Amino acid sequence: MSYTSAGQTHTYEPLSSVSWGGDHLILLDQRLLPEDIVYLKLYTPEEVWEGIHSMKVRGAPAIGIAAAFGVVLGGLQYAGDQPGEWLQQVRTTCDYLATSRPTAVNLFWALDRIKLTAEKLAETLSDRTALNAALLAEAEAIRAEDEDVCRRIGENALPLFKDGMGILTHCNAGGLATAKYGTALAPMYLAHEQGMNIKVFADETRPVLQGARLTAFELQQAGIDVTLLADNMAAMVMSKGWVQAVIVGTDRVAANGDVANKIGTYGLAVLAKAHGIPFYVACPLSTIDLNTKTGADIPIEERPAEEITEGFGKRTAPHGVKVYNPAFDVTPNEYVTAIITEKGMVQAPYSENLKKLFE
Ligand SMILES: CSC[C@@H](O)[C@@H](O)C(=O)COP(=O)(O)O
Repeated sequence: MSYTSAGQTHTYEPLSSVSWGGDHLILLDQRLLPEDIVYLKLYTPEEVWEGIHSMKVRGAPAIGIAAAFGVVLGGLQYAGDQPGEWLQQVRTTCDYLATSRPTAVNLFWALDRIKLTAEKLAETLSDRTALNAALLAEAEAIRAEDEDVCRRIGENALPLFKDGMGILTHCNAGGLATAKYGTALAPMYLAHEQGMNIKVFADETRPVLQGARLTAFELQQAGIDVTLLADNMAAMVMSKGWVQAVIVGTDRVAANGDVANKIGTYGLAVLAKAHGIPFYVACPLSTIDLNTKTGADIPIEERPAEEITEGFGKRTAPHGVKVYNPAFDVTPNEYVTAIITEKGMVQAPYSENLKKLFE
């Protein structure tokens, strides 16, 4: 990617969070950023499950892509010559990887898609090398399509941005959370490419600090003006008039437009409304789940207490204290100004308008 600053063009290669290494999955260990850039080589579905569960790879689209490659690794483990048995191995791997995290629907979307492909392949191909190669091609397609989709989300959101605008974001919905560009961060990259001046405020995002570790890191790497905030500073920054839009990603949009995203998002949406600031959600169609009626039906992951009590590498709370650590919250649809997808922007009434995206 490239941008021009003070008359000079800078090009840089953004870090890729998920890629295929020939016979293994390559994962950028996002838990170690920004201090250490470490790529892991994963050879088994178990390693991929652990990578997703422990959030070495995180962000809804990236989780789906990693899982798709994890299924390929499951297929590669089959040593026989019966397509039916190969298919059974693939199905078992899909069911297993579906237990790695509960909230991001992209995980289940990608697993359903790769399972369906495997079922069709097993009807026509008999050689396991050919089956595995075709399944890998599908996982590669999921990765490549996500890059394209993210770019289109960016193009569709870009008209909302104006020169000199302050934009607040939460968690990381950037290139690290997807194949490239991100969802909420995609229009920021495009704006920057076009020479538009934007000022981004990145919430640090307690307790795992995706905003500090990842969003501040990838925007800074791209030369975008980014200011890091602790989560409890958003109201103050909004009251000063520094924020003209909030834009976030999401892990699942229910059929009525309720939006699950990183814990803290709901509070931001309420604050945005109180300050008359539009609150946008950017996501691919694969994040919209018409089978989930409302936000109340979205399974919300709860994570270990240690993320809160030992999150800074040492104990910051008394031993034995009760802890509640939901990883996501649900923003009711009435706080959502618009949802921006690769097919364009959708506004209320969401129950009708989200459905139209799939027609
Ligand atoms: C384009 S990523 C959108 C969401 O997945 C992102 O905002 C988010 O909440 C990620 O949560 P995480 O727990 O880091 O996987």
